Order: sequence, then C-alpha cells, then structure tokens
Amino acid sequence: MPDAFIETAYFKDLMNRAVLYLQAGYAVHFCGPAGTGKTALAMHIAELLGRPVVTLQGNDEYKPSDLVGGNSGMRRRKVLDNYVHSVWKAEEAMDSVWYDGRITHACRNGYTLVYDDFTRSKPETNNVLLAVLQERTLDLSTLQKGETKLSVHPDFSVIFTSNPSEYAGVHILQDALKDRVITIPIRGLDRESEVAIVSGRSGLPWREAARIVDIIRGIRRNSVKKPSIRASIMVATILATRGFKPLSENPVFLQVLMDVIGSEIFYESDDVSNNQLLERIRTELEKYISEDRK
Ligand SMILES: Nc1ncnc2c1ncn2[C@@H]1O[C@H](COP(=O)(O)OP(=O)(O)OP(=O)(O)O)[C@@H](O)[C@H]1O
Repeated sequence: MPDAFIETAYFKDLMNRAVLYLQAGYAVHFCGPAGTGKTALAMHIAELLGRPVVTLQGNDEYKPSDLVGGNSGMRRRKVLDNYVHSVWKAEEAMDSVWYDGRITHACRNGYTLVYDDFTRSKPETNNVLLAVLQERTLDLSTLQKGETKLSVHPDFSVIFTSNPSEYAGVHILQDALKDRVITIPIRGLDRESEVAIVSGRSGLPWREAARIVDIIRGIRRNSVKKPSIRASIMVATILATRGFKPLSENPVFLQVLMDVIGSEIFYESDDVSNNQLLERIRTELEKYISEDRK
C-alpha cells in the first residue's frame, strides 16, 4: 500500500493551484530541492484527477523511442486457402510489431503522466513532448510507418518534477518546454508540514517528531550540506521501532542522529573516538534546539 499523503495547509494550497491549471489543460511542473515532497505531491494530485496514472523517471540514457515506443520484432502472417479443394493458395506477409511507450500509452488513453526528475533525460529526448503540450498531437512519423500522428486524448495531463540544484546528471530545462508548462517553485516544506509528515510516517507523537524536525531544520539552515526530511523520517522511524525518546540525554538518540546525519555536520576525517563525536553532536544539537526557540 502506498504511504498515505498528509495534507497540510501548505500542501492544500499547492494542490488547489495545480489541479486548477491541469483541469484548464496546462502541464504543471514542481521545481525544488531534494526531499521537499515534489514526487509525493505530484502522485497525490495525479490520483485526485481520477484517471489512471503512468509514471516515468527521467534518465540520461533514454532515447525518444524509450518514451514513445517502437517496433519490437516482426510478425509473420500466413493464410492458406483451400476453398477450391483441388487448389491451395498460400499468402505470407511480414510486418513489424509496434508497442506503445509510456507517453504514447498515456496520450492515447487520456491517462495522467507523472514525469519525475524529467531534466535527467536529454532535452532532445523530451522534445517529443513539445507538440503534445502545444498542439495536442504526438508525432510518431520518425518511429512508425503506419500511424504517424496521434491525437492526444482530451483527458491526458502531465505533471513534471525537477530539482534545479542538482548539478550531476541533469540537463538544463530547455526554453521551449519551460514556455509550455506552469512551473511552481517549491522552496521547502514549512515546519508544520514537516512535523506532520515525520509524525505520520514514523508513528511518533507530534512533540517528539517536532523535536527531531527542529534539529534537522537547524542543521539544514546552518550547514553546507542540507539533510532533507528523509533524515528526519529515518531518525523518527528508528526511534519509534523500539520506543526510544528523542531526548538529548538519551545516548541512543544521539548515536542514531550521529549515524544518520553526522556526515552532514563533520567534514574533517575525524581521528576521535565515538564518545567524543557524540559529545560534539550533543553540543551541536543544543545549539540548533536553542536557535529554533528564538
Ligand atoms: N505530504 C506528504 N505526505 C506523506 N509523506 C510525504 C509528503 N511529502 C513528502 N513525503 C515523504 O517525504 C519524503 C520526501 O518526499 P519526495 O520523495 O516526494 O521528495 P522530492 O522532492 O520528490 O525529492 P527528490 O527531489 O529527492 O526526488 C518521502 O519519503 C515522501 O514519502
């Protein structure tokens, strides 16, 4: 069963805006840093639209045929005609077998396409989407002999996600595509949403989830590396498994934090014992907790 989506005021606002634009026939693009809930939000909105959902994960190796479809093998057809009993007539034909790629499948049937991290695919691969978004036709002429233009089903819609701060393995979003979608920037989760998600996903009570979230948010604000909500969910889930409390005097809590996010705080190759590291993380934590109370 997929994880239940937690709707806070922050998410409701984004959902209402996105559903409005999608129902008016425009594609929506959530653009923001890692772990800010873009994929979860896109999938939830896709489900709200009430159409089957097709997902696609951007990939640098993709060619247009990986998205649109292609020919896989040949089909041989043989007809033997013995209508006049003394005469045998044989007819043989070979033709290629076309299979729909995910985009074609969604366009043909009016499904909702969630194209996650789509800037990981090359711009020339994503170009097949330009006419889909602008003219609502899918051009298959370079790939298929028979059907060359597919009229896009009126219920077809697309939700894109991308992370502009990722520098490895992503491509610049081409202007032509940028021009055809409504980009909603996702700057980061608000505290209420983050606590609600961490509490909901781990089962920890609100106050305990809030303590973990405040620490991670403090580190995110102050360190070069930015631990995302995934770190908070991890710490909370581990504590909840054995009923441990997120208190700074609890050595298990400090050790779990150390293991999950220690590498985000300490850079130097620390030639110190685990106890010294734990002491340091305790000092760090106190700083973040008190900063958050200000
Ligand atoms: N509203 C929500 N309800 C429940 N869980 C959520 C919600 N938003 C985010 N999450 C959880 O937070 C984590 C990060 O969310 P998600 O994967 O959607 O982020 P993302 O912005 O797509 O990240 P990335 O750019 O790294 O792919 C996931 O474990 C996800 O299930």
